Amino acid sequence: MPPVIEVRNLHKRYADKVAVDDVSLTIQEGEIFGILGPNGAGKTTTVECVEGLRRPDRGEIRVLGLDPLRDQAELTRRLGVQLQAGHLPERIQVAEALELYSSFYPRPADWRALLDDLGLADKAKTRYGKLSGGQKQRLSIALALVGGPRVAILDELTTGLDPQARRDTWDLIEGVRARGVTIVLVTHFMEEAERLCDRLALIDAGRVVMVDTPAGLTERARIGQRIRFRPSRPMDDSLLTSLPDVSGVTRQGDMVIVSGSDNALNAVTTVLARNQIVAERLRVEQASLEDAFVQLTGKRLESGAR
Ligand SMILES: Nc1ncnc2c1ncn2[C@@H]1O[C@H](COP(=O)(O)OP(=O)(O)OP(=O)(O)O)[C@@H](O)[C@H]1O
Repeated sequence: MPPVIEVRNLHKRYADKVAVDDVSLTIQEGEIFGILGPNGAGKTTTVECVEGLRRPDRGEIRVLGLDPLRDQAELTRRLGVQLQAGHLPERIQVAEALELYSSFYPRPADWRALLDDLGLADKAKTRYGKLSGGQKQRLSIALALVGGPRVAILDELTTGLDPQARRDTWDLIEGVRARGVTIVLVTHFMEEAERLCDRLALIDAGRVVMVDTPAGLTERARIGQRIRFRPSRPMDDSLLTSLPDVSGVTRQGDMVIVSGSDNALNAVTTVLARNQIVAERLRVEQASLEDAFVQLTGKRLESGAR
């Protein structure tokens, strides 16, 4: 099957700022594909080129076989794009907005069902300006889906939502994917990426660092485990850094934090025992995608709002 989205060697600069530097991506039908990276990494610019909203300096893009610039009218009918908050008039009612948007499409989805799914059924007559931030966000998702698109691009899907609303939105997105819609998710929330995405592109400073499944990324970063303990007597980090299963050792106060492969715990406890060191307050944690990101890019993703 041909890919739903194909981006080849995309370049885009703003004046003297290189925003996207040779990005290539292939997104298959039916997957939830995440584009993950810190603020300013070039995620939005990349998807805006895919949506036909920006003209690339170089590179080739195909979406459902269409050229986003040349075939913009056709693509608009087939692509669901989440609007950023504030794009609707304050006085428009929720139902009016959905009705208006569905009139743009040849085969729209049932917007009443979408309202139900998004927990907005009792807000149908509410004016946009009177909705809470979370409700506005959910309406923007409904508007992205109202055309019954084959591909939906959701940029910062859950930014501004509280934790419960965020989880509800994730359930909803899984439901949308179950109906066969391919979803591109731009995010800087690790938990969201880990929970929802089949595959992820890590983007940093305009370049794709790596594309893999969330589990594959943590595996490739070679950090299956994070081990914390307080040594019963002073010890030299080199005791542990020399072990092949250990990829990093850091200190936090009197605690030692070791990252390493799934065998790291075995290797670490053996070496400590051999040196008559007791690992006090020992704790082992499974490495997260955040750890992988830090390992692969040397940067920490901010998990707060933009
Ligand atoms: N219209 C513009 N004019 C000039 N520079 C821009 C413009 N839009 C984005 N940039 C710059 O290009 C780089 C990439 O921005 P982009 O918005 O694509 O990143 P992003 O990964 O989506 O970040 P964020 O999560 O903050 O939205 C940033 O350094 C940004 O400051």
